[in-house]
Amino acid sequence: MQGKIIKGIAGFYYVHVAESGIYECKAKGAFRNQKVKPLVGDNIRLDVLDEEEKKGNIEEILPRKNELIRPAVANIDQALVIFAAAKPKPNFNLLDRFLILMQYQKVPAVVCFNKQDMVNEEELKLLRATYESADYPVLFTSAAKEEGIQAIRELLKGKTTTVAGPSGVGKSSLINLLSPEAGMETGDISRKIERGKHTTRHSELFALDKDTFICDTPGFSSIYLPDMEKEELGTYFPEFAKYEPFCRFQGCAHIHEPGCGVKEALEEKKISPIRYENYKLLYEELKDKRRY
Ligand SMILES: Nc1nc2c(ncn2[C@@H]2O[C@H](COP(=O)(O)OP(=O)(O)OP(=O)(O)O)[C@@H](O)[C@H]2O)c(=O)[nH]1
Ligand SMILES: [Zn+2]
Repeated sequence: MQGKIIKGIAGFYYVHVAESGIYECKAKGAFRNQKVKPLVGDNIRLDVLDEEEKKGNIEEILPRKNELIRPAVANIDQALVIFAAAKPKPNFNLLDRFLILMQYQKVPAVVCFNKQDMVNEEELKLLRATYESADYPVLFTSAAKEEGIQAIRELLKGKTTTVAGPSGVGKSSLINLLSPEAGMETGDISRKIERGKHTTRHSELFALDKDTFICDTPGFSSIYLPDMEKEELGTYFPEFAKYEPFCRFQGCAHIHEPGCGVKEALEEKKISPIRYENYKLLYEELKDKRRY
């Protein structure tokens, strides 16, 4: 039988098998000689030991599409990063760091601004332009008014998505609308308690249907840049690629150089000033890191 590991606790793996339920498994298979440890998100072959008690052994880990470090999970198709359009105001620097981290791990990211009910058209337009000009898909939702939920559902369908965002943006509210238990008053509370206990930051997947999973990560308030040279940073700003060929100097950092295609695009409002300012800040950060 084939399934997917959704949780791992103290040597036990909880394996989701479509139409059959969740099996508590131990890793006993021949793969143990191959020095691979099962990860949440792994697709595996299991041997059922007890159908009544739903117990089994993991026999084989199927090839991984990818393996993330933060969060520690395998076979992630995409990341959905949720910020609030307001309350709290989006921290663009944090958002850009998250997008860099995902690109570094080769995971495509989608940006969602929740609480769209709290801002006007102008503000929404600015948010959309900032990230669409950077080639990221942008979604708007209101968990409070249940707007934009269908689009999220379609985005998630048939995929495994890591869902992340800072505290207070409405991540739980959105997930509760998406999950099968949604509508149950206790869903909200029990999830919160569950999360509160998660001090060790184990990854866990939730099945939305037989082939749709989300990995709900704890809220974050800071993100370290992945280890890279400052010269590489530009490659993590997808919107730069189109304009770099117009830079006069090879290896242009797009900061002080004359004849810079990226800065020209900025002047012409083809690149977002918010994104460009973050680029400069992060560039300085990488530069400083190298001094020590
Ligand atoms: N106006 C408005 N309020 C919202 C919306 N979504 C969530 N809220 C409110 O924002 C607050 C935070 O929502 P949560 O769903 O708990 O946020 P969270 O991101 O899960 O926060 P953590 O649990 O701290 O990670 C709550 O008071 C929600 O009622 C929305 O779309 N519009
Ligand atoms: Zn340049």
